[in-house]
Amino acid sequence: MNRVGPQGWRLLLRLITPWRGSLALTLLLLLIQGTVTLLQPWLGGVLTDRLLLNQHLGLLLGLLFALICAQQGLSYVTALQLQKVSGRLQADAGAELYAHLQALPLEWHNARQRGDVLALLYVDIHRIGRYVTGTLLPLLPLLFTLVGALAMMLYLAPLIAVMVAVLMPLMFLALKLVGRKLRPLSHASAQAWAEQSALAEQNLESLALIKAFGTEAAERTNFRQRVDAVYAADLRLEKLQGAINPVVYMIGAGAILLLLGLGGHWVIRSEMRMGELVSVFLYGLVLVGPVGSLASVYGSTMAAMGSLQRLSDALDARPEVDIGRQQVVPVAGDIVYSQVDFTYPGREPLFRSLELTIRAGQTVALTGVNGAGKSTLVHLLLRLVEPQAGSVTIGGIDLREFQLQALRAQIGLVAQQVLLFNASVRDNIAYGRVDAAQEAIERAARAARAHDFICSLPDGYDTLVGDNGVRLSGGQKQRLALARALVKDPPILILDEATAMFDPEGELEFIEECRDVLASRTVILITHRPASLALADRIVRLDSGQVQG
Ligand SMILES: Nc1ncnc2c1ncn2[C@@H]1O[C@H](COP(=O)(O)OP(=O)(O)OP(=O)(O)O)[C@@H](O)[C@H]1O
Repeated sequence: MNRVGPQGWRLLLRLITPWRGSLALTLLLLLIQGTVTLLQPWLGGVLTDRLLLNQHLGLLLGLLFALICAQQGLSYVTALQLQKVSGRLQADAGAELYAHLQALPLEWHNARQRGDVLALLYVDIHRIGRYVTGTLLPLLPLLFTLVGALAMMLYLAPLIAVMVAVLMPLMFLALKLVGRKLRPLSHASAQAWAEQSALAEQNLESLALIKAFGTEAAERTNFRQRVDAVYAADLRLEKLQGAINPVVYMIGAGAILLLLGLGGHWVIRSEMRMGELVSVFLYGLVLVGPVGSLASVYGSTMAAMGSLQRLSDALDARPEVDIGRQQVVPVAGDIVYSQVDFTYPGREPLFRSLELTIRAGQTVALTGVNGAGKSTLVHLLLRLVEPQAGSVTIGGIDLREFQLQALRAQIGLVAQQVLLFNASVRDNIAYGRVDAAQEAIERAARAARAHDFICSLPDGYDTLVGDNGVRLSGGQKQRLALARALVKDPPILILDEATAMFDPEGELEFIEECRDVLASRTVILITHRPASLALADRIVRLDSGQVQG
């Protein structure tokens, strides 16, 4: 695993910069809390001396109680403040990451498991948030308490302070060695989680397939294995991480007891006052906390590094190139593919010097065997993929010169694989034009032969369609997708096997209705169906990466 480079730290800095005010306030609160903590052992020593001299303790006890109350109050306020900052930081970073993931090319997503990408949003962001507020921010107050306690010890019992100062680095060294082992374990745990959630997501989405093929038992075993892997990875991590604090406390307690023995010896020989010994003992106890926390700083830094690495890898990926300035797409111009080369990563070249001109206003039927590249051809037009060489132009202007959104606004796509949101029929149709009036939605639905079946649904246009339209039939989903494209009223319409699920009657009706809809725009019909082919002004066949006809 790579070490997190400067870009990882820069990312961390960028994430926390917007919250610098709140973080500074929390830091101040933590420092005040540290000061209050440091005052208590000193007061404990004074109390002891007074007690031994038979003096009244009333005022001092009151002061000690006030200090304890102040410390507890501060601890509540700082914990709340830390929680607030951590929550807001995670919300902001999560929203930024989501926007970035959405802007990344489809190619990036296609090369990854969905679970891995989700883990970025759910696990890694959370871990970074916790690291900032639980580890990084309290670092300075911890150091302050540590140095303060050591300084007070040095003042009260220099020899003991020197011995503590020598022991501490040894302890840190040992913990650093442990911390080094933590990082791969933490990475393995995140990975195991990602694999488990990826499988759960995939299987729950494919439940109909699993049931139809009777593979429930195999999938149960599969999932059980992933869950066990998560359990094992977390246990390995916890075994090491959880051991750090007890070990630190045991070593710390041993050292304090030793020093207490030594101090006791000095008290007996009247080389030290009882009050001083009590203060040194209490400072020793105060020290154990920061030493333990500082020790876990290394471990949690290592654990956070894994997340930071994954996040910075994702955030370093380049979003879709969108540097074109042109906002007006000359849709009255021809669409021209010129000398286009295209290859999917790790595949044989799909198009080599492909040439194709689609005249404005024409209806072109695109045919060819499975895998000939028909969908890819329209993905090039939408700039969902980019050619490695050559160009695609509209009205003589290279697609890269248009603003991405302006280009896509002119194109209506009914994809081969219909994607619907778990929302109402109305919202799904209006997705490309949220301001569409009911009248426009119904017009589009009628044109797509969808209105009648929508009216027969329990809540008509308000019926929820379920995850990816699971409560609709294949043909109904396709009609909704068609209505969604039509309501956008795009000058360029792409129908990728859009009538494949229609019954012959429905297809004929649709084609009849569509003559008007199609006549007014440039249409690319990907189809093998004779009825649809009859709609076309021209039939283009893709074969071996070239256009025939
Ligand atoms: N994301 C991808 N990564 C790698 N290869 C891909 C990807 N998408 C498609 N391909 C490959 O590119 C080729 C063309 O695919 P495309 O979907 O464009 O074909 P098509 O002509 O639309 O096929 P069909 O008629 O089956 O819908 C196929 O061989 C396919 O395996």
